[in-house]
Amino acid sequence: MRSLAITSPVPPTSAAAARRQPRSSASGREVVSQCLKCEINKDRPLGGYLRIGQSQGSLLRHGSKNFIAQAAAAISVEQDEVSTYLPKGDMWSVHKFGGTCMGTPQRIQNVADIVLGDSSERKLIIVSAMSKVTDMMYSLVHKAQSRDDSYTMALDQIFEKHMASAKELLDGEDLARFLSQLHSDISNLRAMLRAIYIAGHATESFSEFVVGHGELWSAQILSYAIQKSGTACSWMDTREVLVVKPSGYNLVDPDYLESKKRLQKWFSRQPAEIIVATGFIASTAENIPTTLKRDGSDFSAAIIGSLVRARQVTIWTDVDGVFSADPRKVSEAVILSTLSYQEAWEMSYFGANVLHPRTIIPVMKDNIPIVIRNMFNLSAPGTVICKQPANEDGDLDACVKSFATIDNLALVNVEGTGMAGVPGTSSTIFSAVKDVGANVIMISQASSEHSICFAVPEKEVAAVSAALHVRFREALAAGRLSKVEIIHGCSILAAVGLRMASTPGVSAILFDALAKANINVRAIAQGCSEYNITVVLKQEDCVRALRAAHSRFFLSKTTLAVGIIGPGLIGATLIKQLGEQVAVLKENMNIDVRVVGITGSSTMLLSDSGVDLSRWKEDLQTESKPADLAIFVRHLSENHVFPNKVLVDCTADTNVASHYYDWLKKGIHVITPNKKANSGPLDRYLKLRTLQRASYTHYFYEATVGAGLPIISTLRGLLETGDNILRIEGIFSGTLSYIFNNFEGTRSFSDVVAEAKEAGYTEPDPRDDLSGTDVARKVIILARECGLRLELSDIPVKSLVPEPLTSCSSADEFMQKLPSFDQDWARQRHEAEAAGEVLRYVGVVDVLNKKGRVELQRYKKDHPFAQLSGSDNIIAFTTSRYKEQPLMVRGPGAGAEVTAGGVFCDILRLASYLGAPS
Ligand SMILES: NC(=O)c1ccc[n+]([C@@H]2O[C@H](COP(=O)([O-])OP(=O)(O)OC[C@H]3O[C@@H](n4cnc5c(N)ncnc54)[C@H](O)[C@@H]3O)[C@@H](O)[C@H]2O)c1
Ligand SMILES: N[C@@H](CCO)C(=O)O
Ligand code: NA
Repeated sequence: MRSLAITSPVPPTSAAAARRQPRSSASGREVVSQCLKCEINKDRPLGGYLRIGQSQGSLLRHGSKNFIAQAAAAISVEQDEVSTYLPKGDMWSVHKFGGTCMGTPQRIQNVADIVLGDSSERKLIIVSAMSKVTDMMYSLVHKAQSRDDSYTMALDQIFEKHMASAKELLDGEDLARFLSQLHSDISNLRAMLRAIYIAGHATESFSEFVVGHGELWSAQILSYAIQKSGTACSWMDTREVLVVKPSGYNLVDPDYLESKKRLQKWFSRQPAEIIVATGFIASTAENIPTTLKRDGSDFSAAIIGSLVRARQVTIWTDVDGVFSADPRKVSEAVILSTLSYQEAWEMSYFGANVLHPRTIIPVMKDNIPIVIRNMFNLSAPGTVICKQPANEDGDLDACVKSFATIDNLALVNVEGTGMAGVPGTSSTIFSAVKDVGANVIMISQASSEHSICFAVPEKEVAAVSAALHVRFREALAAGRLSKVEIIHGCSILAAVGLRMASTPGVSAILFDALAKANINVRAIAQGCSEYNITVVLKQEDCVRALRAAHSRFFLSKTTLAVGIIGPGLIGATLIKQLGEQVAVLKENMNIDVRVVGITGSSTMLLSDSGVDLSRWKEDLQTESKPADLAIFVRHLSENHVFPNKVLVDCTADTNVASHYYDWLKKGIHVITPNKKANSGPLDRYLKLRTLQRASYTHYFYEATVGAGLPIISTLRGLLETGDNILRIEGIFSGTLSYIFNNFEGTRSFSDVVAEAKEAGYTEPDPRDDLSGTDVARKVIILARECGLRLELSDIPVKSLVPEPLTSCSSADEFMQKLPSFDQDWARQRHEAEAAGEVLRYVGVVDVLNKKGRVELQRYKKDHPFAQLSGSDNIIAFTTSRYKEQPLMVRGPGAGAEVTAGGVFCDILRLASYLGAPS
């Protein structure tokens, strides 16, 4: 066992010093375990260790030098119980600052401040060239070799840029030294570019030599800027230490052994606490300058991190960390606190702005964590990429870490019976693909072997197709292959997560989310590593798919884009209720409801991100367009941002209802209190319901019967659990219930009708209620729900509209003329009263006899139907299970608040079908 003495005290926060400080109340173990939560990698000795207690049962924790010091200082335990060990040789941390971080003198100063801000450990800083400089350098070479003499001007610009930056940051000897180096470099470059100009050609090593200068200059400027504060800092020309060898087109592999030797030699010459090293550049074994090619500076940081066995490599950039999805496409994307190497690897493949896969290899082999941090937001902790993120708790939502997409792909499908059981077909296919230099992005083959499909970039597919047709000419002619088919305009959506491996149900949830967003999946691939599920879909569906999948895995809300048709009494009340509740839904239920359009019969209001629900009435006056249902629906369906769309029809319009089928077909969910579709022509109704059952697009209409009362859902529950419905009988009209409940001899019949209209119970035209048509529609809706194939005309209805008033041209005219029939009504009421009875208007679904009817009935005063008040509906279900005593649902069955509430309920039912938490 190594010495437990404090071999390398870190004043003033060493354990010894800590013991002299006032004690905090937390126990040592608590403090340590709290500190440990912040630690990145538990199982690896980072800087040293800390021990509490001396027996075998003592708590031993490894950690960075900083952590050990802080923990020791904070601990309040018996003096002899705590001891720390820190090895003599300090650890390095590696920091890489890219071109954006080095964009201006001010930013370079910020970088210097960040480096100087933490003096706890030795630092190796890798820098890119100042932003755009590498591109400018490439363009110099390009200009010179194409004999464009403007290269001299471009070179002057580069000189100016660096001179100006240096003058802003440095002074005195440092400035003079830098400028003299810059002058000398520029004049060498000028000579070299002149040679390239004359030759009209640049060899690769010439060009690599030229382009690497940006890093040489930025590293020197930064190291002088750091030194200016009085802290010693050296700069390293990594061409002296990093040795690489070519490993393919535009690729190099580091020679770790040789590089390590050279690095040790370098250190022995220039020991320092802070070293600024050039990113991107290296040299060959023969000492010829070269570069690490694409993403070179990240790669440099990782290689150097591995060479010095750094505690950590921090990649500083301009984002807060790695997002769960492209934040431009998913505004709810979140920053991931941790990622495993494999996950980062998968994601970077998909162009997520993480790290080039190559970058991860050097640190992965030594298990060195990489941290992505925002230099412009130091308060953000960033994303830690390491071996096994420790803060996972096994939740399903942690299985999928992120989603990525690739656009502009084509799918190639090679199909035919002649493939099955014939070895070599796939080899032939892919050798043809290789010959045309195309890159295969995913491959899928079902085990029947009758077809194999793969995705390639759209721009390469023509060549692939031609090559396959040539290669398989005979097989196609002979019919062994039936086709080589190209499907254009595809995208890939990939779910990435280490913990998907061996977690059942992840793919089910993913595909369920896609199905519910009505997205067709064209091909699927998942390797048995299970880090990635790849789905090919139509490019136009891609963002929607991304959002649907992202929200389904609780990385963001279940978003619902809502279009409201008919902001009349019910529609406006619904909008008011939504407005009051959206924030709560978002916060507590993870549901993000956005009303993206409201259309009345003359004007409509459209918004891409959501109408302001507090001022929609004003906006509908001032910001609106002429109403056009087709444009309105297109606005919703062509919104690629929201995966789930719903149209809420709050009109009583037959024409609007006739569109439901098309909307569902388009994948737009439909919710309505409008009875016209379900009580319209039977064939249309059946077509609609068949489509609804066959798709994942939902159609809810609870408020069509009994407004907000659970009538449809109760009936569904009975039917779906196998009960037999024998008879449904009830008072289905809020209006007529109100009228007969209140028509007690104190007011005239016409007065009570006017009250019902005033209270918002009636249909827009009260004759629809009095004629019994509205009740007949409800009877039909329930009858059809029970499987009866009835038309509205099959229902005998006792109309309460006096014959002479049926021809009134408007609702107003009808209301004016109604009082002349009051006497007749008074007589009917009297007769019933005399017999100890009341008048009630009822609807009956006689399931046994497959019939329905609507009638004015008299009930004894003690009958449940006689006990109602207000606009109450009462519905009695007599079923096999509820035979002696029918199941009754009773309560207000009309009115703005309860009806809108019923529609709102359907919206939330939809959200929960789409995956919102229950
Ligand atoms: N009032 C209730 O208690 C109640 C209860 C259950 C169901 N319902 C149903 O709710 C629906 C709405 O009832 P309401 O009382 O709000 O009626 P309403 O007349 O107040 O509102 C209907 C609105 O739809 C608009 N409209 C009509 N045709 C349109 C079209 N083609 N495009 C766009 N807008 C159009 C109208 O201009 C009006 O603003 C009806 O189908 C009704 O049967 C109402
Ligand atoms: N007018 C209807 C509204 C509910 O559909 C009623 O009075 O019941
Ligand atoms: Na209802």
